[in-house]
Amino acid sequence: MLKRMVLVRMESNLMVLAPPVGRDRIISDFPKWYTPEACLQLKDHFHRQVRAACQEQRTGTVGLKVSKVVVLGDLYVGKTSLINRFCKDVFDRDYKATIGVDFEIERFQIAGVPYSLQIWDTAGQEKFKCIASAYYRGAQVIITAFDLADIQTLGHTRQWLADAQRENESGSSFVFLVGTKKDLLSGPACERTEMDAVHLANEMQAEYWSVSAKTGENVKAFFTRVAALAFEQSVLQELEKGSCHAQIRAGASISIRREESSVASQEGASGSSPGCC
Ligand SMILES: Nc1nc2c(ncn2[C@@H]2O[C@H](COP(=O)(O)OP(=O)(O)OP(=O)(O)O)[C@@H](O)[C@H]2O)c(=O)[nH]1
Repeated sequence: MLKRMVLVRMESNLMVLAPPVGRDRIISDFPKWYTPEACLQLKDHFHRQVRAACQEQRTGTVGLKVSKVVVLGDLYVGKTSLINRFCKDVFDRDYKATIGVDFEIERFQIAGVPYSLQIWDTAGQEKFKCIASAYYRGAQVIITAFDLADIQTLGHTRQWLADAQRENESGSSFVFLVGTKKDLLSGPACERTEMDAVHLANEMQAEYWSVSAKTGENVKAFFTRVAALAFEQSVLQELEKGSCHAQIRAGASISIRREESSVASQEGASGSSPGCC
């Protein structure tokens, strides 16, 4: 059996008509990292400016946008299972290879503001890589997944990340390294693999998480963290855009005023000219 193939490019990233979100998609406090040894931000609250903007409803178009998240990694590591556990709260023990790409839209309410993630599931099989890579562009979040019980897949995440970063502006995306199938590993074996993964995450400038789609362990916490970090960045970008527009408007009005005063002074000069007809 094959998974649904989606080859439709989303031309617009605007959301239309939004019913209320489920209670488990409401994020009020800044979610915590998995381990402080490999995390993108150590703080435990939203940025001061973001909090103020949310309270004063100055978040611009953030509530209308859909932020893109791409999930990459070798075949069979559990990318689809991870997304399905979060979006549909289901787990299927049968393997169905992803063909090309597929996506889910998940809606949140963060600090009182609606926010949506478009989570792209990509095929791990080599033969579908050219289709999947066409969808890497514009990713605000890149999730590279590996199987905790198959150490070889950890090493391959470097290449998956490089492929995704090639399609995006340098430093423009948050990067996560996720060890899947946590239920299959425990004790010292799990600790050793996690240590290797944390090491690699630091090299990749990524945040590390261990999860299990089978038991659901850490899945919601992980995506909540992804959503909060992406949301905060979106609001900060919106605020920056707003202040740029304000500067441009201020600059334009100064130059209009300058033009007006220079016209007025020219008129004044010509009006006062004794020889004027
Ligand atoms: N025990 C266990 N098995 C899992 C877990 N996640 C996924 N699996 C199994 O691993 C196999 C592969 O999972 P998929 O989610 O289809 O893997 P994928 O990375 O999407 O694979 P491709 O679509 O080929 O890229 C399936 O048989 C799943 O049931 C997990 O957390 N624990």
